[in-house]
Amino acid sequence: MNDRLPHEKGFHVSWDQIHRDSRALAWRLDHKGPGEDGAWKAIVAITRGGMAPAMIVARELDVRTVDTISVKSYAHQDQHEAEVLKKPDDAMMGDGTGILVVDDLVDTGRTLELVRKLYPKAHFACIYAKPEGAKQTDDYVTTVSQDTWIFFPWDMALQYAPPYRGTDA
Ligand SMILES: O=P(O)(O)OC[C@H]1O[C@H](OP(=O)(O)OP(=O)(O)O)[C@H](O)[C@@H]1O
Ligand SMILES: O=c1[nH]c(=O)c2nc[nH]c2[nH]1
Ligand SMILES: [Mg+2]
Repeated sequence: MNDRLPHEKGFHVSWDQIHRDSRALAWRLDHKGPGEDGAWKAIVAITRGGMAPAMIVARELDVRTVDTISVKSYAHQDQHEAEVLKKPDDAMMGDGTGILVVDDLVDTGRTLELVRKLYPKAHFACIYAKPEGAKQTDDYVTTVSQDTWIFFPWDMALQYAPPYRGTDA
């Protein structure tokens, strides 16, 4: 099911960058929760990509209850039907009130649309947002164009790069 334009550009994110951007997201979300002093009841990461950002946000905002919802929608760069593989406890989640749901990015918005249907009162936050899906998230840090593929540090490895002025040998 991939009727979409190819990704012409690449946006390569380092560990340092994702750490800085996750912190920036956390500071933006501080005091926005419904609890005493604007605290959040819990943070739910959309696995797998939301886990590292959620951990950083949880640390910044001193939230100790962190759970996961597992949604699979891509195999490499090909999009498939979004599917929930694992959910947090229903008693904890309720309708999502006081829950901060974190993901690394929103692209078409299908993943968040699915999770929003389950928890309509939750607050959704992503590090990066592409225009098509941006309306599905309540907060984000940076936008990238729709034809850009974001490469995260956990999907990359350092590699030798030959010098620009190469040798014939
Ligand atoms: O807005 P959408 O078009 O739905 O795409 C965004 C989702 O796609 C990626 O997850 P993926 O399904 O690839 O799984 P992963 O997090 O385990 O890599 C990404 O981490 C988001 O969760
Ligand atoms: O690593 C990723 N980069 C992306 O740009 C993207 N869009 C959907 N799913 C994605 N995964
Ligand atoms: Mg994901």
